[in-house]
Amino acid sequence: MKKRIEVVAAVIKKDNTYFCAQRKDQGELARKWEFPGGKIEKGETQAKALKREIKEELNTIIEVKDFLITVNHEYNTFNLVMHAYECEVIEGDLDTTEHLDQKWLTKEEMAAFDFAAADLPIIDILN
Ligand SMILES: Nc1nc2c([nH]c(=O)n2[C@H]2C[C@H](O)[C@@H](COP(=O)(O)OP(=O)(O)OP(=O)(O)O)O2)c(=O)[nH]1
Repeated sequence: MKKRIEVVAAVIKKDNTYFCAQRKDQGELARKWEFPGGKIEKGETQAKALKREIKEELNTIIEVKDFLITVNHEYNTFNLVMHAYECEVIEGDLDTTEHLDQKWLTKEEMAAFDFAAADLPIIDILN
């Protein structure tokens, strides 16, 4: 049985662009682009986990707004369950320390970036 990982991801919009980040060069998803977030810890709600991850990774306080989608994706080394939420920056500049790169991208521009496979259904529903 593959390991099951449950994560939350923040879709942060500015004008018609979304905040996207590139993962570090390690693991099955090395260098892939994603929406920032991370694993839910025991006893945490999805919203609490997302606020904590964005504070830790991007030194920014967010408000978690509308639920967007839950994606189930089977990677080679694990099964992923990912819950995506629309989020708003309350305070901070989204300075990433945990990523190789970060960009504000329109939905159309995302097609030219190598996103994690599980993110494609999220990108699909952006408007
Ligand atoms: N945060 C986030 N993770 C994603 C996305 N798409 C996707 O497949 N993932 C996967 C990558 C990771 O395996 C997992 C998120 O875990 P993570 O970023 O907290 O942790 P990690 O694997 O770097 O591990 P660790 O730091 O806890 O050791 O979900 C996405 O858009 N955002």
